[in-house]
Amino acid sequence: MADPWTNGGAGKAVPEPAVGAPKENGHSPTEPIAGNGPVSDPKWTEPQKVDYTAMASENYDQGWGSDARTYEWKDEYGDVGPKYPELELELFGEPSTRKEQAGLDFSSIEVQQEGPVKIDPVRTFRDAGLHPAMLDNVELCGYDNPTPIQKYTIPSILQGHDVIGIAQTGSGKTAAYLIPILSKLMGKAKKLAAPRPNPLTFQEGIDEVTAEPLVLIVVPTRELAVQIFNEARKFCYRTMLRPCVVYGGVPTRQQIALLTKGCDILIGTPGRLTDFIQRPHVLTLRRLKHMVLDEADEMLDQDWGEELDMILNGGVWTLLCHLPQGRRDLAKQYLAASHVRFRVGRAGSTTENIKQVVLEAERHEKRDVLIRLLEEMSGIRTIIFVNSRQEADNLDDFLFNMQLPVTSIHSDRTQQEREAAMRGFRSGNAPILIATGVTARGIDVRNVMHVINYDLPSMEYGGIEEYTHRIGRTGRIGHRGIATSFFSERDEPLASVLTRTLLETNQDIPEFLQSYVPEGEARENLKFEADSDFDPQDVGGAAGGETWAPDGDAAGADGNSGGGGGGDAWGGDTAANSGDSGGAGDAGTSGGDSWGGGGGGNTSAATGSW
Ligand SMILES: Nc1ncnc2c1ncn2[C@@H]1O[C@H](COP(=O)(O)OP(=O)(O)OP(=O)(O)O)[C@@H](O)[C@H]1O
Repeated sequence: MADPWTNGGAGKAVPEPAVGAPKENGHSPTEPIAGNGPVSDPKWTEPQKVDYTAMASENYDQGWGSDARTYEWKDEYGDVGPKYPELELELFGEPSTRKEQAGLDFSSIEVQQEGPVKIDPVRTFRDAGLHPAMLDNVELCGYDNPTPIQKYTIPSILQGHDVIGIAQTGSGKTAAYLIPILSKLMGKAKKLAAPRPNPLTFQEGIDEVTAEPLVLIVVPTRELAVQIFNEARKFCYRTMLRPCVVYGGVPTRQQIALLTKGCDILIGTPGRLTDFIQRPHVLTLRRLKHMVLDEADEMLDQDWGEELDMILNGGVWTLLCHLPQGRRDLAKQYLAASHVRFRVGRAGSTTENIKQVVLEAERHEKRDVLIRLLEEMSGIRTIIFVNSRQEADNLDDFLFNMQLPVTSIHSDRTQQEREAAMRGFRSGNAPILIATGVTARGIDVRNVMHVINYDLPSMEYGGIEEYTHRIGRTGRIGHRGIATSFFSERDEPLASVLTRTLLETNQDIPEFLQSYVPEGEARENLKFEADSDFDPQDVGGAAGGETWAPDGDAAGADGNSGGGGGGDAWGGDTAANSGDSGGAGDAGTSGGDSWGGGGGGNTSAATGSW
């Protein structure tokens, strides 16, 4: 297939066979991932064998994501510390690669604003009133302009509002909360932050302190925790703010050792966090100023409800978004009445940047179709989603035996294996990643050009929302991507909503889905049964609040805002389906509210599927 972007191939059979082992593969593993190669010239790198036996040995030490270096602040620095070129390179990459994101055009993206307070969006990072160190770091990241959601969240959070944000996948939500929260704290860190030891003279057992973070960010998976930690490391560069991350699967003592050096920004998975919270000498939340729950719907689906309630009892919040129905009481209970809500696109909607192709393939045909696809779109970073751990293992073996550079991730793997898989995928050594849906939630890897739903998510376990999250691993931040889904007989229940989702973003509808295309008025005003969107009536203080339409016709533009009823909302325990609870070993004990509670101050809260 010469050009997958213009291939009007929804539902069409993949062009002729070429099934079988890929052809000559003589490319070096370090060769950069190139664009789409013709079938006759596959560009996959050589597969690299992973030594699981060595990895399982006690002496194996590859380091953890949580061990990554952060800026070492010294008391004698003024407001902003000196540059460390070596660390700068590690954090931000080669200068020539930083501007990759620049110049993206978001002008067509509408933001709806709701709530009692009207927020004027900022136009540029420069006019946002950010701390100079933050401005420098944003520039080092290569960000020229704020994304639409950032234009609203930055002033809102700087002004002290709680925020609920709902935005499409890959729209820069992490930076939308990190930039304003961290910038706000930068000027006050010396006053607010707990005393901490000098990193250069630190002595274990002598200089240790209790971690007293100012910001707590709770996320459902270990991979997402590490990813957000890495973003926080960038934004905290040259400042006193010290980020840390804790998650299951890494020996507890190793993470305690990190916390005892002091921590201002703590990112973690619920189980490990509640575990530490119940050890007040290790972690206390008494200084907490901001809390963010990222991908809250996923956490609630994974049955972290009890842990989350415990965490929320800490009493401070920043952002809240994308709560599933049935848990909107959380918003009512914890958000300030004056919170603001932003919405970029319909909750659960996808972007036109992603070309969505649906192919009919029954179970016994899937492997052949997959091989053809991988040959036709060779050499590009690809994520393949499956619905079970067993399928992930089987497919990994199969593709590896076909000499494809594949790796895989799911919750039965040890944490070392999970981190090795992500490293391989990010570095390009293994540009094909097989994942169960939950483990890949929220992961952001550059240049993922192709997402394949080898299995479509079933209605009970995620349905169309899970589909949206999955395909959102490509087409991020204004880039383009392609998503190919294998549709089999058992996916019938998804057919109607899938068809409407395709129509919403002007995709081709394959022949076998034509009967699900709504007619007449229903075709013009597509309706979606349910999403995990907010119902304004459910949110204390905001109900009846004025709806602002900052971008002209934006507010209320789609008839779907507010929570719909019933339908295909998340069906509960996603983990049971994929077997992927985001972390065996994550579980902490619950009960016993040892949260420091009400740090008071600038309360703000966050949750949801940012
Ligand atoms: N203003 C900006 N300009 C350019 N790139 C940006 C900007 N803000 C964030 N990014 C980049 O966009 C990418 C996607 O951001 P992020 O992972 O926060 O998206 P997201 O909205 O949380 O997506 P998802 O919901 O799928 O997890 C990241 O690589 C980030 O570095």
